Amino acid sequence: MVLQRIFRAVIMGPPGSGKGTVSARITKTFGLSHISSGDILRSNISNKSELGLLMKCCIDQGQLVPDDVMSRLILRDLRAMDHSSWLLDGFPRTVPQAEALDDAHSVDTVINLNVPFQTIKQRLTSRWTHLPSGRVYNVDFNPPKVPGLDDETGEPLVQRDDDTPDTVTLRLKAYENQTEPVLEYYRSNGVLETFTGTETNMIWPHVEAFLHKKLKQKVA
Ligand SMILES: Nc1nc2c(ncn2[C@@H]2O[C@H](COP(=O)(O)OP(=O)(O)O)[C@@H](O)[C@H]2O)c(=O)[nH]1
Ligand SMILES: Nc1ncnc2c1ncn2[C@@H]1O[C@H](COP(=O)(O)OP(=O)(O)O)[C@@H](O)[C@H]1O
Repeated sequence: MVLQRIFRAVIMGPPGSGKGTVSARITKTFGLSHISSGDILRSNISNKSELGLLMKCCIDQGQLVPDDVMSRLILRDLRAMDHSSWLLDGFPRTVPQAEALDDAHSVDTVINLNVPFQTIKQRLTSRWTHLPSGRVYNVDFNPPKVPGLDDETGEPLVQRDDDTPDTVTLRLKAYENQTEPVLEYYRSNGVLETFTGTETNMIWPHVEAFLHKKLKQKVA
């Protein structure tokens, strides 16, 4: 689908709710540029940038990185995409981040994946990631064609250092305490759309139909 107007969306949901998986489907179907805060941080870590090395311990301890660092990183990338439609995945994760985003850009819609914590824990410990692209696989849900290798590049997949059961518990706590208030922020702004379920393949058709409708309204 070719977009006729600039469209800006955010995708939210607890760790493991399928944000990356659904984002890949949205970008493929609607042609938005995907910006993932986690992928940006992990690329800083792989490149051994000073910032990446400083942030790695926060991430490995299941904590959020400081708001000012994260907002600066993302807003800098967004400035370079002034005339593009985008989908932000993993940012904002706190109310101050949402306010910083609002000061710079207006958000058309916020897609909230509401997946029970019980479902999530199992998924994350069997997630395999291709770090350079952010493509994700799962032993049960979408295994790679060749075990341990990325389908497109044949490069090795890794398990993220923060996808251990103890760190997942800490990340879910950070989500409850710091990120859930962002849902309320967007609900009161009238842009929040929640999709509830335990399977991405059940949730996706609803997200797709919603975006088709939303984009038609935007063009009309
Ligand atoms: N079993 C199962 N795994 C899923 C489903 N949707 C996504 N996954 C996997 O769950 C893990 C977390 O998904 P991801 O999109 O990375 O979630 P994010 O952390 O919110 O970005 C990955 O390994 C996905 O392949 C699903 O419906 N069922
Ligand atoms: N907007 C953000 N604010 C603060 N920390 C962030 C943000 N986005 C990502 N992080 C850090 O990177 C980690 C991994 O993020 P991400 O890849 O989005 O994980 P997931 O998709 O599993 O929720 C988070 O647990 C957090 O430490």
